[in-house]
Amino acid sequence: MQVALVGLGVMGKNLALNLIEKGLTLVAYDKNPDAGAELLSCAKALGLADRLHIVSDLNDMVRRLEPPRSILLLVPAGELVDKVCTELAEAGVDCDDIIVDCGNSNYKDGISRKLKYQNKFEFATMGISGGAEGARHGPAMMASGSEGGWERVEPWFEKVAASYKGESCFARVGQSASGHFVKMVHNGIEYALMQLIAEMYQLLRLGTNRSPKEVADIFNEWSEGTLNSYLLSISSHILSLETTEGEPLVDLIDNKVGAKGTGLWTAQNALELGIAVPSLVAAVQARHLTNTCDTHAAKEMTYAAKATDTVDLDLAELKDAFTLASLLAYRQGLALIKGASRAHQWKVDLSKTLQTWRAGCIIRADYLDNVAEGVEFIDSMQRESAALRKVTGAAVASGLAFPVLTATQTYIATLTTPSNGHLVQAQRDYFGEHGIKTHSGEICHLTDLVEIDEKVR
Ligand SMILES: NC(=O)C1=CN([C@@H]2O[C@H](COP(=O)(O)OP(=O)(O)OC[C@H]3O[C@@H](n4cnc5c(N)ncnc54)[C@H](OP(=O)(O)O)[C@@H]3O)[C@@H](O)[C@H]2O)C=CC1
Ligand SMILES: O=C(CO)[C@H](O)[C@H](O)COP(=O)(O)O
Repeated sequence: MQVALVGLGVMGKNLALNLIEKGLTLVAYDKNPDAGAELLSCAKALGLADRLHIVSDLNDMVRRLEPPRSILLLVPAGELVDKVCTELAEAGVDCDDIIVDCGNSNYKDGISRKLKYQNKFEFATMGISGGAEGARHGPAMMASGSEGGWERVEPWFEKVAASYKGESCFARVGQSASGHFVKMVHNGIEYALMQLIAEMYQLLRLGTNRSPKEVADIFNEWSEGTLNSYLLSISSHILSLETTEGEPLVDLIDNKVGAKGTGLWTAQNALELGIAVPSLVAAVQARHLTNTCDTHAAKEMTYAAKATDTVDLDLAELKDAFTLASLLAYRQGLALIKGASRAHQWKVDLSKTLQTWRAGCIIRADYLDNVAEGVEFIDSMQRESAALRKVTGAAVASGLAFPVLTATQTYIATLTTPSNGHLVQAQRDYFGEHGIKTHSGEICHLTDLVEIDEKVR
């Protein structure tokens, strides 16, 4: 089987090596000739260069491919995807050919591109997760749609993807561009988990005066049980690293965090669809807030330590709170996927979605079994719920900021305690005559229920 790949950066180069290692013949192109040369030298070192043809332009790529062609794109999301698609169309791809956009594109672009290119070639979408390592040795692949051409590439992607308990982490999760929506939400959850781990670290470091290495040891211990996850493991590793002078690596790093768009789109889509994902939104805003500080990390540490109080923490309770907060990040993400699928009629299969997240991806975690068990799991986590409430209280009392922890406590409290929405309904009707719905289901106005002689002016 022969495929082509456009874009040989971090993801493209590693996926290319994975593809040829699995037995595919690859025609590869990058506008930067050094990227092609680098890939070729890696393929040579692995003894796989005979399966790789680096081309110097897209015309050459299209000429070399036997129709029907299968072309993967791993270029930065946005206009570049259209630029490459247009060039490929001009170079001679045709209706039987499939082009799969594997980058972190916005799903809305995927929908419009399907229409835009419908008479030129099959445009398909697939989100990939796992970073460089995942792409090289087995990523999670969240594909979608039913375009002609998938039947050619799907059996190969099943082999190229990571596998969990013998099942591939490649899946076509639903219709249209839902694969990119699922990857976007994957990243929204990724933001929340990363921020939550950072908050646990800061609570332990500044709230209990532990060194980064001591925090690393705690994370390591947590990782030994069911709490094991990729993001916790890399955080533990990062926190254990020191310079030759014994300075913690994290103290050399500035606090401003970048972002490429998927977290923001997750928050935007959740707000537009009316689906509450407060932990995911809080994580996006936490990144935005990091960019408002202009001081060096070490100075901020000194400042924060002066301005905050130490707290008494029970480590078992902290672990319980972290466990539940992590699970709730997935729960919110899955609720968003479910809501979007219903709104767009994508028929997203949540169990297939979870299957793609079991291995290879950045949010892989052993405790995903609990998430797969369904929505009722919160009821059986009384101890963790109590711990989340207590730890959040202590964390807030320290004076430090815990955007994801507090948003998550608010989320679970809102779902499990009496609501105050009745007063807000009444306020809306009072000033705007928007109507209220009573417990019996009747839609009316406040004035239908009580006499109001004169309203407050
Ligand atoms: N890095 C990651 O962890 C992950 C990234 N992704 C997504 O995968 C996609 C690729 O990411 P990544 O590999 O990190 O990005 P990189 O920037 O490392 O690589 C992109 C490559 O595409 C090349 N390129 C740009 N324009 C063209 C063009 N017109 N024709 C051919 N090649 C072109 C770039 O060349 P040049 O450098 O010269 O511009 C570069 O070599 C993105 O959409 C990203 O969001 C998805 C999952 C994980
Ligand atoms: O998709 C990814 C991981 O799953 C990419 O690494 C992505 O760039 C992460 O998002 P951001 O750059 O906004 O942190």
